[in-house]
Amino acid sequence: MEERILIVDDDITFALMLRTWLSKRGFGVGTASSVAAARTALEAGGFSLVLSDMRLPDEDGIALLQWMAGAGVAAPVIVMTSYAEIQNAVRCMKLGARDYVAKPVNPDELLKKIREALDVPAAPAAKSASKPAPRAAGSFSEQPLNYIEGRSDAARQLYEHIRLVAPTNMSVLVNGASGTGKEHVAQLIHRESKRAGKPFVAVDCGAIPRDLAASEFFGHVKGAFTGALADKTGAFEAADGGTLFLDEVGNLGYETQVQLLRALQERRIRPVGSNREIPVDIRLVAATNEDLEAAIARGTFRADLYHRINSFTLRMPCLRQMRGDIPLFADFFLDQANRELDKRIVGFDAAVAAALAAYDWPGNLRQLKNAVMSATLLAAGEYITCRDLPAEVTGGPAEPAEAPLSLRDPASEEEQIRRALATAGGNKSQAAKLLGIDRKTLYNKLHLYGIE
Ligand SMILES: Nc1ncnc2c1ncn2[C@@H]1O[C@H](COP(=O)(O)OP(=O)(O)OP(=O)(O)O)[C@@H](O)[C@H]1O
Repeated sequence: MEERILIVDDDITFALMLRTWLSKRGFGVGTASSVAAARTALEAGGFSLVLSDMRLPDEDGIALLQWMAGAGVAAPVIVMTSYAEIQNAVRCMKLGARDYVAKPVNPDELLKKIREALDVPAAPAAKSASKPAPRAAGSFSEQPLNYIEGRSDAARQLYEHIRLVAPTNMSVLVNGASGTGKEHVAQLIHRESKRAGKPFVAVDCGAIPRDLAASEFFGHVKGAFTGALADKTGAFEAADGGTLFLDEVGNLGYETQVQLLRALQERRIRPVGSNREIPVDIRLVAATNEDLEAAIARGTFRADLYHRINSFTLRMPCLRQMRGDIPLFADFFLDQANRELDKRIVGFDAAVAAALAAYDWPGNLRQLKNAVMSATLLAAGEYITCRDLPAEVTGGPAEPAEAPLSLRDPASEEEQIRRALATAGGNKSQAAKLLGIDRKTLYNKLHLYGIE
């Protein structure tokens, strides 16, 4: 049976991120942004664990624990607290909290504590198709979540293809416009492959001077050419056993393409100036925002290399093809920005949410990330307003900037409603206002999605 966790935190973006992360690991998740909302949720029942912040808008985590003890709610509680408040964590443990984690939360540590508290084995049946492969030290599992998966059809299909191709040894060509997340996908392929414990080496083919390309790929020996002051290991050797990522592969010079093809075919390389051949075992992932077939037709890209690097193509959707995911990504980037800039912006006001959802995002995820980052920096109040957004976003086409939070996309609708309810502390009239719909419509939708 699915274990349900109640997250009690008034940091909505953090709660949303945690919720996404825990759902991907097979848990059911509810959220409450105040002690009062947590009490209501716990009274309704069905939660096997509570994950609570210490400082909440109405009361604190200690009050919640006291109430739980009095009301006979037996679910174990894990308290999340900053290092500065560790004393309170100790008090919570005395009051019956099962455990505590320090904020910023290390996801792995948290997961371990949740599993211990629930007494579930280390690898529960995950809901998502993701099978964690053995991971390299310092990779995702040890770091805070640095990416999020969209839920639109286009995103789901992409991740499905990634998970199918990742465990194979096939060369993958990631094709997509600038800022769609090609490098992130290349890293994910590596992490989900059997090579995960080995190096991931990225080469930006657009950035290497042509006359140094051979040395970059294959290395050189000291004195091989003017400026070769010491031996250098090339990217192929550095990636041995792992994955070599060639970014902007369409920018490679013709001569380098020939050398690369040979190395890929023979699976061995020779450093510049050396007569020693070195066997290499690499899995190739390449990325391009160019139409390589057109480049082949123009004669600037070799067809044989193209076929060698392209056993499987992943097409990256543009952000506007994943419009329903914009709120999810925006929240995620806001959370990142809050951490990086040490701010506590709660969210986007309704006009901003509408503007973000309506804009075309030619620079894709990178542009959205930058827009949210700069707006977070500029925001003076608790919410990001249109004044904080870059002009091109607010002046964008389609809906007027004053339009309410868009509920056009069923894929994101439930999420938006939950978010609005959480922001409004469970007050339905206020949530309806935030969503730009009337109370009756909200009630209908609550019923439709089974939201209590
Ligand atoms: N799924 C994701 N979740 C969160 N952030 C993402 C995601 N995908 C991409 N990003 C962020 O968006 C930005 C652009 O991503 P990335 O550099 O991978 O794009 P790209 O397609 O390789 O761009 P370019 O072609 O210009 O090199 C990065 O800051 C990255 O962290």
